[in-house]
Amino acid sequence: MSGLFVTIDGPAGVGKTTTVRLLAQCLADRGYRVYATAEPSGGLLGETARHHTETYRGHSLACLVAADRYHHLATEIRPHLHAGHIVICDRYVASSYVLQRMDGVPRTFVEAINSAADRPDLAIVLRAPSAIVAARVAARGAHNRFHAGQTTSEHEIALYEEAVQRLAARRYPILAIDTGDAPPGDIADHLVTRIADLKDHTSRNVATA
Ligand SMILES: Nc1ncnc2c1ncn2[C@@H]1O[C@H](COP(=O)(O)OP(=O)(O)OP(=O)(O)O)[C@@H](O)[C@H]1O
Ligand SMILES: Cc1cn([C@H]2C[C@H](O)[C@@H](COP(=O)(O)O)O2)c(=O)[nH]c1=O
Repeated sequence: MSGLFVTIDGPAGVGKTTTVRLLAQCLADRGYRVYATAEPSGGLLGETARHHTETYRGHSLACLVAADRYHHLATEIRPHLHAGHIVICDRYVASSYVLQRMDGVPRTFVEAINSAADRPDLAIVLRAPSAIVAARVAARGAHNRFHAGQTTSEHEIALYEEAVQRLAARRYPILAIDTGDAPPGDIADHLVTRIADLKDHTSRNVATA
């Protein structure tokens, strides 16, 4: 595939959606073809997973999210990669390693149902202290039952640290970034150079293969 698959995960309120939007704009301004997307996807399974977390919990939500991921890969992500786009996905497998564990699903089950998902070219994990992310979620308002205050953020952050180790062992190219209270523009600037370099390097290798 001639494109580049970049994923962005991290605790609620860390700035994933904001970063994806800015990154997509900066890369497009530099002339790259970019496809920004998110999980759960905008399809039927994804919309159900996103808006019905009160109904679907534990193993059923884990399977729903994984089914949406495989459909999203087949119908949106891979076709855009084949067409040469930089695909930037807001949440991917790392989110399942964390959210499904918070929902009481055993790690082995979560890892098994996600084991056939494509490995990204770059898996970014944004980090920030729990007080900062919890305050942002409180200011913005909770969207779902996973957004529930500083204790939840602390648990989520600890699970992300574990997810980084587990995914690195599965040869995910992880880039974990401490964002602290840096402005969103600074975070995007830092990432844009890294992604552009990776894309140019990949394109050169494809051209000479
Ligand atoms: N670096 C930042 N500095 C200050 N505020 C930020 C920063 N990044 C995001 N915000 C603000 O924090 C809130 C959450 O941001 P955003 O929706 O991008 O986070 P998220 O990680 O996608 O959250 P969620 O997982 O809950 O959807 C928004 O109100 C956003 O404007
Ligand atoms: C990718 C992914 C998502 N979910 C669920 C949890 C929430 O209901 C939404 C994400 O909403 P947010 O606004 O991005 O916080 O999807 C999940 O349980 N597992 C996943 O891997």
